[in-house]
Amino acid sequence: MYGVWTVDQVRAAEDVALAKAPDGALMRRAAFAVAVRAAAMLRAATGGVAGRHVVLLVGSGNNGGDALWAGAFLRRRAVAVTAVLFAPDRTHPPGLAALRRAGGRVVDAGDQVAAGRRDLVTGADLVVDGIVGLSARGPLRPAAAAWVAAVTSPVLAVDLPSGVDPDTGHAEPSAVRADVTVTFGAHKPAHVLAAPRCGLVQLVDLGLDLPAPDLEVLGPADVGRAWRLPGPADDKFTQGVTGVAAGSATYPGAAVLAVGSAVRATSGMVRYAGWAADEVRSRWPEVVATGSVADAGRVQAWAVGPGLGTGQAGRDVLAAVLDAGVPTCVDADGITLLARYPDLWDHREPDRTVVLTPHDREFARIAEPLGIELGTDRVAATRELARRLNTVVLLKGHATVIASPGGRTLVNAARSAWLATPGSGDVLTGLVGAALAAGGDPLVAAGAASWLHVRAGELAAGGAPTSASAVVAAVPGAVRAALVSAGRAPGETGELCDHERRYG
Ligand SMILES: NC(=O)C1=CN([C@@H]2O[C@H](COP(=O)(O)OP(=O)(O)OC[C@H]3O[C@@H](n4cnc5c(N)ncnc54)[C@H](O)[C@@H]3O)[C@@H](O)[C@H]2O)[C@@H](O)CC1
Ligand SMILES: [K+]
Repeated sequence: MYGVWTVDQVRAAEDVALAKAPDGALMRRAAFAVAVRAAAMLRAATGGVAGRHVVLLVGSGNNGGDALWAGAFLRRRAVAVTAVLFAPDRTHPPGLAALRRAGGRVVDAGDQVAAGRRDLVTGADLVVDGIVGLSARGPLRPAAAAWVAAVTSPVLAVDLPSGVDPDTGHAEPSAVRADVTVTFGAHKPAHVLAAPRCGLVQLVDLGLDLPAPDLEVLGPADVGRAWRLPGPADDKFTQGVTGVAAGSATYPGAAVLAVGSAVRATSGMVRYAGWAADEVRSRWPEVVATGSVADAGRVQAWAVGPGLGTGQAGRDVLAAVLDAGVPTCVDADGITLLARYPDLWDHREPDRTVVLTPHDREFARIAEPLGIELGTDRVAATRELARRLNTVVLLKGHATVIASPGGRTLVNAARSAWLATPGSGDVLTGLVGAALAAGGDPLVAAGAASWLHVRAGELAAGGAPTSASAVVAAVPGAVRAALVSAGRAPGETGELCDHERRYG
């Protein structure tokens, strides 16, 4: 688990640290780390450091100051450094002086354009983006955007890629796309909400005294610790029985996929209720499949919605599931039904756990009648919907945002987009259902399910197109990866698990 802090939180902590540290010390520490990373990137891209050419794109603030100081450090390693200033009158004076002293070249962005010389940047071995950092507001100004568009070399972003909103991660197409981002003091929301723009994120410790984080990111070990394992006293009923109410005559596949991921994620019982009982039985013979929720028997959690349809029949299924009074994951058509017929909420016991797993359009359907808009601040919108409906809300996306009614929020960033494939959401529904059935904190359960979904997607894809069925097949591998990280399963290299280590 690692934390993510908002700009306001970071600034407050930085102010305290700045007051204690000698003048400019924090910036030099930050810039030194940028220079070390820049040298490593030069070596990786060109096989060497000395004699290579680095272009610094320098804005008016301290972010530009970091870049200038980094340039001064790079000069000591005989790197040719050119700083392109976007606001020559407001450029960080000590940083500029340091670069000049070190023999760096300084040019005015406007003059270069006037002389037809924006190609300066295309000749660089590396570009350091110091245009804007924590104070960024809105998209890049056109002058800076034109320079960024001309870049062809690897890019190192200072603190965050310019043009990405630090707190929401929102980015217009003109924003910098970095290969590496070197950030200082704390991860900011942009690093997880706009991960593809940041590339590899390196955190430089500034010794900040930070409050509780605004967002949290679960790691494999957290998921491995949270995932319920069967113990010696367990049987198929005691590990949490998952119920799936999904699919229809038209969409039996949704049922097969949601059931399948629950089956593959746990060793406990999975029950199915719905119109696709025959298809489910033939694909998953270990599942007890019935036609209706009433006949399904007792479960510890329901997953409902995918492929259910939005007619009266689906409405009745959702009502029956909510009447069961157990933790429930509502997805897809289930969300549309809740949006269309709010009286369905009357079937829910107050405070009984509900996890909603909308994509953007489903989110809009259920949130807009409540006056909540899914704008560029996905975290704020998710939190607000979670609070208003008293549910956990998992907003799907390249970065999935998961908020509890109390505001605690997890973010899970995907590392590829192969999961954007039909049926992928149904797989997640089954995973959330299985995680809820196993018990524990619903937010962490939803977060763990999301992590496993992403990891199973990576395993299934392996860098090539995949399918939801392949993701289901990869679920045990994802669970294993989490358990290995948590030291609860033998590693892939054959290392012993805790039990074997102790007892041979
Ligand atoms: N405060 C600290 O302790 C430290 C701060 N550091 C650096 O300081 C940065 C923050 O510095 P500043 O607060 O001076 O602000 P920035 O350098 O982020 O921004 C400076 C100015 O850029 C302009 N600007 C805003 N949005 C823009 C846009 N979209 N396009 C073009 N220009 C825009 C604004 O006039 C803004 O005031 C951090 O990101 C980090 O890089 C580091 O030196 C580490 C220590
Ligand atoms: K930057």
